Amino acid sequence: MSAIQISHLSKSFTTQPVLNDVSLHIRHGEFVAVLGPSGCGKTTLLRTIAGFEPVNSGSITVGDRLFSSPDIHVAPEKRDLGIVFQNYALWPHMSVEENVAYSLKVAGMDRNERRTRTKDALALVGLADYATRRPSDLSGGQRQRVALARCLVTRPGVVLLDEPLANLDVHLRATMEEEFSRFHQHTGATLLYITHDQQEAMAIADRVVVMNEGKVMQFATPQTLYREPANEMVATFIDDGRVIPAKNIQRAESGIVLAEILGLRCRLRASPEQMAVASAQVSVHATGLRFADTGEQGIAARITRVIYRGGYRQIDVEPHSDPELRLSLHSPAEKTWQAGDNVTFMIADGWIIPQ
Ligand SMILES: Nc1ncnc2c1ncn2[C@@H]1O[C@H](COP(=O)(O)OP(=O)(O)OP(=O)(O)O)[C@@H](O)[C@H]1O
Repeated sequence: MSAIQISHLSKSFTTQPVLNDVSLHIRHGEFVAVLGPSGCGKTTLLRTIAGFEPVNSGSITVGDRLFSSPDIHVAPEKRDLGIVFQNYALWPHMSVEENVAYSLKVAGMDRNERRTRTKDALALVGLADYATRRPSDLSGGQRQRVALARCLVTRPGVVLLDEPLANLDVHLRATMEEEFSRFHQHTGATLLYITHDQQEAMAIADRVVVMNEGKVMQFATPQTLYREPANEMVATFIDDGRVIPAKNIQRAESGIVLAEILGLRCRLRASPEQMAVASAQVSVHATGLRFADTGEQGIAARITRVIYRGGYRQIDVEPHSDPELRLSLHSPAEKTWQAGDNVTFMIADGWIIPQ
């Protein structure tokens, strides 16, 4: 079993705390992405799991093996983890198959077994026909796939990936996302995937860890992060979400409240435990706002900017009653709005951030 149990993990470099009481339970076979602003500690988390960094307090256990605690530090090569980095450092003088087979050779595996495993690994990443090529004769995406094959040939139960697609262009990234999903399905390995790219994380992971300043802000499915953020940081970080103040929050039914936002009474989603309170913050996304129908009482606002986004237009507005607030709506691309137009909008969907 390859579940990863991280308990109250803290790590400092000299005096600077970089990981602060991080606890995560990653299930066996789960695909987990770690997301957060630059410098929040993502790579340090991965490096402590890999064994490249000792920990100050807390523990890391994989399956039933305790890897790290203040008193115990299992060496990286004894952890049996697969690791794929952004700079995939292939041996330039070896062919693709030699690169992939190298670790098996070092481990003393016999030639036939090595051949079979290498062939299987290359087939899995779609490079069966490239076995004899040199890395210099491959594209960036193909090289990254060799790095992936090199990792999976050892059949690790846990694979750590640090921004493996960061050096690839947009189209290749999309192809490689599919590749990772396929790889995950075939191997059943537990995957921990660090990325800057939230669309990538949301598209491929079962669950996503959002980190900020060395702490776990929320560990949940992509849908939950988007619909039910645990705090303001997650609400504004995911998909350019916005936070609006609300007053006079009253329970309507389990999971639904009525609240006043910018002078308008709105129906909002909330945790079933949400109590009646005088004020709260509401998480909204552009998809949860809509223009008011004719005759419908909405929130009056001025359009500040119109951005053509291909299939739709992004309409940025500032409400008359709170011009500091910047909200965005989506509108069909053919609709012609202008900056300076006055509009009214409704809050069709919003979430009361738990206090
Ligand atoms: N070896 C080190 N010595 C001192 N400080 C370090 C060391 N490694 C990382 N840090 C600091 O720890 C903090 C977290 O770094 P880390 O690389 O884990 O962040 P990250 O979330 O992966 O960032 P990015 O997304 O920019 O790669 C940063 O402030 C960084 O400067």
